[in-house]
Amino acid sequence: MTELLTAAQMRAIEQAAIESGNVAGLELMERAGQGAVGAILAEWPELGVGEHRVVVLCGPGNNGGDGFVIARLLKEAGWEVDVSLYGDAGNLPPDAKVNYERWAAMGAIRAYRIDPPPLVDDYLKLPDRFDLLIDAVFGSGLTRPFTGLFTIIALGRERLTEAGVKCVAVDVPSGLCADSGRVLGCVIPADLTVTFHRQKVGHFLNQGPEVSTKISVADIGIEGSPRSRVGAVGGCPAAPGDAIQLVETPRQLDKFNGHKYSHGHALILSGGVGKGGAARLSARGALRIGAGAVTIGCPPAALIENAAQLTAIMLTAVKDVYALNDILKDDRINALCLGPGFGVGDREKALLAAVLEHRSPGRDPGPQPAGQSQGPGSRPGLRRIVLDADVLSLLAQDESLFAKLHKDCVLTPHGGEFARLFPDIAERLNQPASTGPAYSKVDATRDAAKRSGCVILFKGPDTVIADPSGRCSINAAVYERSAHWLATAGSGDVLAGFITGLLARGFDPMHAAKAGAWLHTECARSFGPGLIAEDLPEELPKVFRTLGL
Ligand SMILES: NC(=O)C1=CN([C@@H]2O[C@H](COP(=O)(O)OP(=O)(O)OC[C@H]3O[C@@H](n4cnc5c(N)ncnc54)[C@H](O)[C@@H]3O)[C@@H](O)[C@H]2O)[C@@H](O)CC1
Ligand SMILES: Nc1ncnc2c1ncn2[C@@H]1O[C@H](COP(=O)(O)OP(=O)(O)O)[C@@H](O)[C@H]1O
Ligand SMILES: [K+]
Repeated sequence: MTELLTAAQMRAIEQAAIESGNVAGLELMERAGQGAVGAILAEWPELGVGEHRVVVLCGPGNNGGDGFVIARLLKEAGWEVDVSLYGDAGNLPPDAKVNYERWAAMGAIRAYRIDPPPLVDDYLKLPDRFDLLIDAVFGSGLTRPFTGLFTIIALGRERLTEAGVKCVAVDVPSGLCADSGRVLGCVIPADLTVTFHRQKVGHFLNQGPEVSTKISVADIGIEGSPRSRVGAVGGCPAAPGDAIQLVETPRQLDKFNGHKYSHGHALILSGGVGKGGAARLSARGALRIGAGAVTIGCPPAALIENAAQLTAIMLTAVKDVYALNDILKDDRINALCLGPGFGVGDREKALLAAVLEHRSPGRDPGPQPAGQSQGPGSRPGLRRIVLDADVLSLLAQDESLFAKLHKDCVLTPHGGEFARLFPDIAERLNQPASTGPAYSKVDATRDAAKRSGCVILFKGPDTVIADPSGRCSINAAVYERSAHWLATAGSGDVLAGFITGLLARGFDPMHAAKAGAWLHTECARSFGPGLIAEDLPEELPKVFRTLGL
């Protein structure tokens, strides 16, 4: 389980470690500097031999303090070191001040004012040639846009790359909000980002991956402390609910043996003639991921078209709400998917309302293993439903439909659909960030889940999944899991099918959304560039084999 931290959570954990009496803040700063130097030499072993020159840019807070430690350690290792301070030495926080003084005893410091800004003829003085730039200007304490003299580095970053200079961000690239991955003002993109104890949420959201480039996590020795995790330090203001998790290999995919109906039966409702491709993609995804049976329900006129394309997937006519209610008398149908290629007419609206209101008779499920119920028909009450694509437009247009959403629904919007469904939340998210910590995709998804009362999976390379209680995870298709070729027509339809199939298999909505998103990315990575949506379900058996299933 990989826990991601907000700045407030990290501060609380650090504070708890210091209050425990086991470690002082100054020692943590020393370890942070040592961790950064270790990560740099591990990344570029060639920097461990010969003579090199480094420019260290220190800011006015503890991030700057880490910078002074790094400057000292590199100087002791024989490097030529240039140090600049952005801010007033007299106002440095205590630990940073100690390290400022330690450095001042062994080398020079060029200091530049923040307020009022330096005169126009003052400029950032850098040596003609250097090998490494340490960006210790701002870390998790960024509260307002990064502007002023030091943004010259951000603006001239390409020239530094051309000159062969490697740029290392301490904790986060300066200008990047550690909670939201949004840029406040300007940012200094890094070649390597060294962070401490845990990765931060902002490393995975929005522009975070693009400007952090590669993350190395340095252990600063608080791992063993009893309060090193979010759950242990409790209510941090920036993090309601549980900690934010990175979605990882799903568990329990193999723990469900039995006949085909104990793997559930998914019903995918499809659109009219010539519009069935999307639902067929979803159905194929649901079947491959392990639903025991999958049926497409389409308007009668589309039966022939679908029949010509389907074999293992069953087909039934769904003319109207009466026909649908008849089908749903079969209590084995335990998961539904509505939206891909569905249409936005009156028939579709009526079907959506009927599905959202439908109650299956069910039986008492009894005790259940975490993340799974006991299969079809075992759960009384509402059906588990994935709502995607066209259905999201219907929900956006009709408040009474939106009001019928319930906790067994999973909504899978992309950015445009999210903005139609939750215009005020999207507006807040899309406004330029002017204060840190900035409103994030995690905040937006949590707010949307709370308002709708269901699980929201907000798509993108940084897919955020949240439930109404505030539980939240990120399926990150970035860094070593990058799969930008997933942005291909129809891949979202397959994702909706994956989640539906997992619901049919008895996964709870949150678990199904997380596992579906993770497997979707894994299929894309396994297939590689050139992928089209049809390839995704076909890649699942290979991914399952890799998982040892
Ligand atoms: N929390 C922890 O456990 C640890 C933190 N460490 C370091 O401490 C950092 C956090 O330190 P701080 O909380 O002091 O935060 P920062 O060092 O990021 O900076 C905060 C300071 O910058 C000012 N500031 C913020 N935005 C500004 C802007 N746009 N223009 C000008 N000034 C601005 C603030 O008023 C404040 O004085 C981390 O990123 C990390 O590098 C490490 O030493 C290791 C341990
Ligand atoms: N750059 C990217 N890297 C990884 N995954 C991506 C990227 N862009 C989009 N995706 C994923 O691809 C899928 C696209 O879904 P969607 O936008 O609904 O497309 P469609 O409607 O064509 O099916 C989503 O799962 C989304 O998270
Ligand atoms: K930094």
